[in-house]
Amino acid sequence: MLEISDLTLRIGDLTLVQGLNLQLSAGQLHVIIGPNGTGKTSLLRALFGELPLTQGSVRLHGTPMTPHSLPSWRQGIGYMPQNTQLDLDLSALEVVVLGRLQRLSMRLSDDDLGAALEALQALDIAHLADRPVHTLSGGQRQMVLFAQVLLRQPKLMLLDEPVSALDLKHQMQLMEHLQMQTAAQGWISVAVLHDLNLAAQFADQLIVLGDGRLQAFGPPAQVLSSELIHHLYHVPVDVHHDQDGQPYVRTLRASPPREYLMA
Ligand SMILES: Nc1ncnc2c1ncn2[C@@H]1O[C@H](COP(=O)(O)OP(=O)(O)OP(=O)(O)O)[C@@H](O)[C@H]1O
Repeated sequence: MLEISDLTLRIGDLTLVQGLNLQLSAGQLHVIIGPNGTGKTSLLRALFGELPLTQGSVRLHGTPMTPHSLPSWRQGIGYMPQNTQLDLDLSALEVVVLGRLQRLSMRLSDDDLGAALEALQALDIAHLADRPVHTLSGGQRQMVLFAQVLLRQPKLMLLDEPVSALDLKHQMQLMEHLQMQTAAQGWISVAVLHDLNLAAQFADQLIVLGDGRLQAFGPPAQVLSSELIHHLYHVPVDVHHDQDGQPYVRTLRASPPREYLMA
């Protein structure tokens, strides 16, 4: 369990996150949604120990995060930040193996190499193994970085917009793999997504942030409504449900301006 209690994050006069209380369970995929600039990245950075807590506490399986315990705290976390640059003179396979090196203090075994190759194969990117990462496309780099965090075998997985550069097939591949491994390995996974339908399809729990505050928390079928989405994004939408009761969101266009109709 990840327990976030009364969490407030401030930088100078700016409040990024205010009075957040959440309990996130092992084996569940939590997806954070919310408008731009509403505190999603700041929350992930704070959970990774990159942004100091102004107020409140965070505990992972009972262990509190403290400034002194940050190195060991981070060892249990797979963190994939937004827009990571990969201007390295390393192959894709070497970048994936780095996920293990951080844990094993620079010693590498055949098992580690085998696990890295397996991760590349599971994500259908084994053909990229020997390619220098600086020659890869944005989407290929994102898949390689995902393979790297998988290799950490984290207790807590923090992914900031992990599918932002991916085509439809790779979005589904990454999310399916994340959901499956989260349940199988008992990870606590937290991913930021902007695509509400992808969030609805894969989240066990949605964390809805608006203005740095928790607006809603729960399974997508309970949380997603046209009223909530309109309140958050100021865009008219319909929320429908498929035959399994899973919600999906359709944006509605305002009527075209009169001058277009007359042209
Ligand atoms: N280091 C910083 N210094 C000053 N302001 C910051 C800093 N980091 C974030 N902010 C501000 O905090 C607010 C929340 O930013 P954050 O990146 O957490 O939002 P977000 O919800 O992840 O946005 P997006 O969807 O655009 O990625 C924004 O107003 C941002 O400008």
